[in-house]
Amino acid sequence: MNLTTPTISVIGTGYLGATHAACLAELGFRVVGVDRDRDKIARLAAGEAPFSEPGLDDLLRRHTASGRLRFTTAIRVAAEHADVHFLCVGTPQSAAGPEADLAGLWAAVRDLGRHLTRDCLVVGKSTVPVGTAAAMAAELGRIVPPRISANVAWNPEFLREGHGVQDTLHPDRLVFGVDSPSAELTLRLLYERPIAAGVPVHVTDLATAELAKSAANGFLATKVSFVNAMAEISERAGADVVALADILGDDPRIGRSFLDAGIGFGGGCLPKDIRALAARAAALGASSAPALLHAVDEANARARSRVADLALELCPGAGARVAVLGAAFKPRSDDVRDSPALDIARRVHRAGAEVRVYDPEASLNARAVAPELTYVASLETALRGAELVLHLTEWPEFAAMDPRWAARLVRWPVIIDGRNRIDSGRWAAAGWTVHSVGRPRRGAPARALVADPAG
Ligand SMILES: NC(=O)c1ccc[n+]([C@@H]2O[C@H](COP(=O)([O-])OP(=O)(O)OC[C@H]3O[C@@H](n4cnc5c(N)ncnc54)[C@H](O)[C@@H]3O)[C@@H](O)[C@H]2O)c1
Ligand SMILES: O=c1ccn([C@@H]2O[C@H](COP(=O)(O)OP(=O)(O)O[C@H]3O[C@H](CO)[C@@H](O)[C@H](O)[C@H]3O)[C@@H](O)[C@H]2O)c(=O)[nH]1
Repeated sequence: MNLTTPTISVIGTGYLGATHAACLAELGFRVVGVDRDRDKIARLAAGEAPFSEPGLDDLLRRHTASGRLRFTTAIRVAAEHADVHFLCVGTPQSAAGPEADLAGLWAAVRDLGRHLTRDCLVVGKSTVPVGTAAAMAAELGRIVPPRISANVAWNPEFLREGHGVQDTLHPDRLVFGVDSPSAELTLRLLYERPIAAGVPVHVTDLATAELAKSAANGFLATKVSFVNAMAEISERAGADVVALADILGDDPRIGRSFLDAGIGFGGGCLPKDIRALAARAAALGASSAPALLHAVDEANARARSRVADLALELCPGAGARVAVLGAAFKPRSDDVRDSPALDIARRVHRAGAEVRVYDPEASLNARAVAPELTYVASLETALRGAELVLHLTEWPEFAAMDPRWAARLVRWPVIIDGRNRIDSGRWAAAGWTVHSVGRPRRGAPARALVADPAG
């Protein structure tokens, strides 16, 4: 293995892998990205991100042009040329149950192992059930010829979509799950720049590194469901969950982040990761984690249905025109995997409403999974003639909208703010009835407006 300037492969070039590959090239390494999706590889090789991630296109363009970053569908190329292989393949929820589907990961490991011709370090980055790394090391031991050493390490990733490049180049912490000093040395070399900049490094065993990732997502999901449970109480008691979260957040033991009440968490990570963690915990005979995580999952489902139910209650009858603002699971992303916004839009549509969705970036992906909805190209088209507005993904342009302008476009000025981001006082002053999550209603009761729009 070349330890001075190792060549790197990144296997699986989705949201995680494409970002990781481009950032390693930015850190100065020669990188080859591998994926079995031909279209994705073609776009990446042309220097173009196949999804929206701020700053990624620029890195891809520069480093594919310089030749430092290449893409291929042939894992053999990676196996023969790279010293370090990062596994970044998808680990989605399995179709049948709550546990993670590791078929893609095992296919990649076996494919890689079969083609290895040189000593290497195989670094897991995908989120996996604890114990996977050890099983993988055993499998590689079986496949790889005895003259070749293929050591395994785990280096979980904590990047957030929409901040992927920044989070990769400037992470909060680095976790190195290793079982040999040479694996630690290699990882320290790869991350020399962030380490020199002061990023803390946690060197630990393989199992702790794998579990740290699932636990981090479990904890974040728990915070969101906790604040959504408080939102439900607040609504019934006439309290304000935003003020409540600010009060809780001033306690440094709690912290304000991940206490934004609303329609709950979605995306390609938190929902499937808490289910996989609960399933793995149960398989290990640990009963507290499954109970806790099931409650978190249920509270999350409830956060969505409470807003969907309210929307249906406020709809002035079958065929009501509903404007849905946002389809992505979060702003600054075009990812609609398990998107709460899209889920609510579909439920309202199924109940008979005419739903028009506007999202600045995610409409194409949303149409692929929810073709029954109507997607429009502007905020104005979504709002025109609407009898109810649902604000479901907090793109900055929605909060920045002038409520007087919006009031002139809609048929009835009634909005449910599923993300608690619009200035409800300002909107109420412009004639809107504003329903927020876990906050007192602002403006006239919607029913009165519905009964007498002119009044
Ligand atoms: N998306 C994130 O922000 C993020 C952050 C941290 C960790 N993770 C974890 O990283 C992993 C990947 O997530 P993602 O969001 O990038 O998923 P993704 O679906 O965007 O990408 C996964 C890629 O793996 C490829 N793939 C699957 N099996 C393969 C194989 N055998 N050989 C080659 N390519 C293969 C797929 O074609 C796909 O392009 C998951 O375990 C996820 O939990 C994701
Ligand atoms: O106070 C909050 C914070 C978040 N969310 C929702 O929670 C979801 C997840 O948000 P976020 O964590 O920002 O997005 P991801 O990009 O999915 O990132 C999570 O999942 C990644 C994949 O595992 C991890 O790497 C990250 O550390 C972890 O934050 C989104 O639907 C948000 O709208 C809330 O409802 N309230």
